[in-house]
Amino acid sequence: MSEHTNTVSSLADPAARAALTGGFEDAPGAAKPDPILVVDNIVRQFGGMTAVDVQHLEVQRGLITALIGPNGAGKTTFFNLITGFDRPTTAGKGAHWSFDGRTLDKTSASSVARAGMVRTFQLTKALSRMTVIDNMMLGAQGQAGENLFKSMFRPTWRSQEREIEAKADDLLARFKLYEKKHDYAGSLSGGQRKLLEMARALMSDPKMIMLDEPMAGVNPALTQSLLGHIQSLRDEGMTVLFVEHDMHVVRHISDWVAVMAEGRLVAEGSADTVMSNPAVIDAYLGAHHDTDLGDDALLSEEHMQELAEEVAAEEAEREAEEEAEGLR
Ligand SMILES: Nc1ncnc2c1ncn2[C@@H]1O[C@H](COP(=O)(O)OP(=O)(O)OP(=O)(O)O)[C@@H](O)[C@H]1O
Repeated sequence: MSEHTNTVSSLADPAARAALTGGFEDAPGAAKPDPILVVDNIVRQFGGMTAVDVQHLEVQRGLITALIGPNGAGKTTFFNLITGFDRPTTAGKGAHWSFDGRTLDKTSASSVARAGMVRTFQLTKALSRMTVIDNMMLGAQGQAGENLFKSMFRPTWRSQEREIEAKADDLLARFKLYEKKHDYAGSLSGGQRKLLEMARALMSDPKMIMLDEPMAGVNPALTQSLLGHIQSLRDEGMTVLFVEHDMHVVRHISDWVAVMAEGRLVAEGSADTVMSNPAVIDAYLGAHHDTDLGDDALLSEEHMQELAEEVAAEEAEREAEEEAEGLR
């Protein structure tokens, strides 16, 4: 295993990030000095319902941007659209988006990944039945979605295998999963699964990593470690775009926050700015009344206790599901 070497971005410095975002306008669709992703006129309707209607969004290179919004706001649909897993209703009618200067309007999910915009995938049942290292090897093939399995049999696979495995070993060591290399992915804890999802996405050397609820189901002990990993990726120069419901997490690691409600982008700004924005508060209160918009006490005992209870409930649910499957 080779030693992991980190390069450090100038944006690893909090003062540099504050100076940069301090120059951004606090408004939905605000221009950024060096956007890695630019989205225009992406609309997705399901029947008569508009799930996504984003007129303009720019994601700044090198920062951690959170995409938040109440349940049903359209965040996941938006992720699906820009990564080529779904098509906008406005495709061919003004929808346009580009990543790192490259137009992605008619691009397949695997080409989006090859362009350097990679999303994490939940450990599906099929992937759970594979070992940790096999999951990593699949990640090297560019996260081709439904083509993941097909990609395993490419003729180039064998010749590259040793090199790819060395890279996988490095990442597994970095994410403290090396000892689990030959275990079934399904035997990992909730937090270790999230680490594996992230490590797998990194196999294709993305320029931007997109995380959908990276903290969901993660036990408190691993929360801190996952947050640290996300910040390290940014500090090494990667752009991070993530969807997260836990506002403590959002406040803790985001450099910039974009807010969606009812399909539209309704606010952008620092975490503090957006969370005190009346339009954002209204959107959340309209959706569900008990949302905690978070404070700085991310790792308070009370919050840890809540997380631990959530995790215990989810684990119990998962075990019950697995048991039921075993009986079938
Ligand atoms: N395939 C689909 N068919 C019909 N409606 C859909 C489909 N996918 C999403 N929707 C609807 O689109 C809206 C946006 O859903 P989406 O899952 O993108 O929201 P979200 O912000 O990710 O929500 P959550 O935070 O709860 O995951 C919802 O009303 C949802 O029911």
